[in-house]
Amino acid sequence: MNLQPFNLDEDIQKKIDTKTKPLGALGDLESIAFKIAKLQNSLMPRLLNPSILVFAGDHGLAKTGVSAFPQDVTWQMVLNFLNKGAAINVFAQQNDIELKIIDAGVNFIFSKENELIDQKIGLGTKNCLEEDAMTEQECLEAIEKGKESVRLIDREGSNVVGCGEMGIGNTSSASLLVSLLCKADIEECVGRGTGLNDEQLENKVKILSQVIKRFGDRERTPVEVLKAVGGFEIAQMAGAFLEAAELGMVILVDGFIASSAFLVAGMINPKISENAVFCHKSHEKGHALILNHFKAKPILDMNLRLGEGTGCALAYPIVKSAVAFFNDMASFESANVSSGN
Ligand SMILES: O=C(O)c1ccc[n+]([C@@H]2O[C@H](COP(=O)([O-])O)[C@@H](O)[C@H]2O)c1
Ligand SMILES: Cc1cc2nc[nH]c2cc1C
Repeated sequence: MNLQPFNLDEDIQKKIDTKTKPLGALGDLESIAFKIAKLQNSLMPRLLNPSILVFAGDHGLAKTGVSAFPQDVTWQMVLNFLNKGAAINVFAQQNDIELKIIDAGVNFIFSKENELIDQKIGLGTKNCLEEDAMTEQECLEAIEKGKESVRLIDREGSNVVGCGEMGIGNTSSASLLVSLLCKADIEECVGRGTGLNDEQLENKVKILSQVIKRFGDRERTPVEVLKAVGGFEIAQMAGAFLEAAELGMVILVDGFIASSAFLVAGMINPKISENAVFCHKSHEKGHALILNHFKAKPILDMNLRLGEGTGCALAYPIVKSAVAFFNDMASFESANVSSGN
């Protein structure tokens, strides 16, 4: 009879270390496998019905010229998602990932006879240069709606979720969130988003500096900051992350904007980072600050700057490989291979 006390961490590490490979030779795949096994409290972890939720929302600040594209692109891209023509549709289908498109607050009335999930809080946020982007009630409602969307996929048997987004102007919100929550200069957090030129970038920095000034010396609690400078899609992603962690799901974190929502959620409940796999490092400048905050080493670094959850869909096969080697590879003992010293 084995009377050894059960120590999950040790057992997981032992299972990794006794696979037929030199110690540590599967590199970062080993830490991903460790994380998922620990999260599921299992030596046979499973990834079931992976889903990506794409939250779309508009931003009042977009009218100040902070994006290279007009606001109408948000609703037009939502229709593109529904018609399965966007990058995320292609990558999700390629990797057998269920995709759900959510109207978190787009400035457009969609017809009802499509698969769009209606979680609309309003027709876009207010212009945060002049007033808070949302009321506290709208902000809390958005967080709650984000939670509901995760409960839906949980009921459908999913235990892996990625969040993507679409919203013209939302790199501005993400930059403001990072600056206020990580106490970094706004210049360090601002990038070209969808493709601003030098002059437009200068204008973006100027406008966002004014928003920071308007925020003033209010206490920087996650909800206060989110309501002042966030977006409906960002607030819903924050709620989705919180609920996914509550339900023990593996969370796939996408690029700059999704990570800014994860930053907000992580400041509400720091334990959620135990569930997270950071999928990629965005080309957008401020992303590095968020990754540093979580001491995260993302799977891919490919200069992606699209959003939509594309980084999650692209990195998912690597996550699957981590779980597959952990579950299915032979050990030195079972394969009769001599181990090193
Ligand atoms: O995910 C990223 O890292 C990322 C970086 C830059 C831009 N985006 C996408 O571009 C849009 C926001 O860019 P902008 O310039 O309008 O603020 C929004 O729809 C995002 O999904 C996404
Ligand atoms: C065309 C386009 C597609 C996008 N997907 C996510 N953000 C986007 C921004 C633009 C402009």
